[in-house]
Amino acid sequence: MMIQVNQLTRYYGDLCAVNGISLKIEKGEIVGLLGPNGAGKTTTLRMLTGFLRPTSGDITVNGLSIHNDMPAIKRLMGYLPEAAPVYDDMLVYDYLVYVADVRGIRREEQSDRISRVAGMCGLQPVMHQPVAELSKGFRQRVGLAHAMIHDPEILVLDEPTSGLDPNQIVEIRDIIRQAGKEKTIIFSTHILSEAEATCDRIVIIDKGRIVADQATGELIAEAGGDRALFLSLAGADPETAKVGLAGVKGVQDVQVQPSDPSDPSGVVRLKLVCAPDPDPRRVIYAHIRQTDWDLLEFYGETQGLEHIFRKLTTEA
Ligand SMILES: Nc1ncnc2c1ncn2[C@@H]1O[C@H](COP(=O)(O)OP(=O)(O)OP(=O)(O)O)[C@@H](O)[C@H]1O
Repeated sequence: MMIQVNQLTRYYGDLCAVNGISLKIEKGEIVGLLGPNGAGKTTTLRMLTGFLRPTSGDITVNGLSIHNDMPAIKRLMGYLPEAAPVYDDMLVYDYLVYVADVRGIRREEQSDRISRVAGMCGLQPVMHQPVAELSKGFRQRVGLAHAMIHDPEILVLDEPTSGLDPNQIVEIRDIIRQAGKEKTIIFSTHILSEAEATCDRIVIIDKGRIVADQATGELIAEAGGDRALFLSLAGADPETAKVGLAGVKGVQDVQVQPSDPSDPSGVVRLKLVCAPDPDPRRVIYAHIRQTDWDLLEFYGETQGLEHIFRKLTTEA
């Protein structure tokens, strides 16, 4: 086991921001800390990285305690804080040299480390540009490179994609996934799809407490995650298709989507509401193969996570 959080608690005056959180994180896991604004995510991550002292409770990393061994723990960790650091007019390359100096990386190793993190974070095209002139997406990559400069075993990322556009989000997510192949990653987000796409495990916190802690797939399944499957068929009679597909085991409901009157192709679009188990996709496909319909589209969506998140984090 790698990280153990024990009854971690933090008060700000009278306000209990983190309330007795306990958590184990194994080596190599990608864990998403999910929760609404003010849930206590940032406070938790700041205690984990040694920037904030807990009111009570303990965290150990590879057996080292934050109370006694913080310098050693910091060497194992890279941290991307929530607010983008205030950068000056340094060039990206110089900034990374500076960061490597602060981390105590020897001069002869620096250029190696810098080119490695620049490669991982896709920074090559901007290495000789001033940090101040970069887009938000590239700044965030510089932040990630900063966090990874000393090749830490553990990466702690606070809302790594907040404020980015959809393309930038995908790029940052790819970097996180890639890094996750060799590192343990803990990141916070309030975006569900983010957690679903990237994490092995999701921990949901609300008002300073853990309200769910499970493997991503399990959590979605347990959410009663009805899955919607969407089909587009050419050459099918809507009523026949509806009745035929409604008979497949696991299909709970079939809705014929309204067709576009300006579309003369006669394509039938169906939405199938399905139970998570048994997975009906193979049987649906086998059913279609026995007809003379052309299958134009077949894709699925889960809405389970959003459902459970709302259920767990809004008051009844
Ligand atoms: N330095 C501080 N002093 C007083 N209260 C604070 C401080 N930092 C955070 N809080 C409060 O503690 C609670 C938890 O805040 P925290 O920033 O940890 O939540 P979060 O889940 O990270 O939310 P967000 O997504 O908005 O950053 C909030 O009610 C917040 O207002």
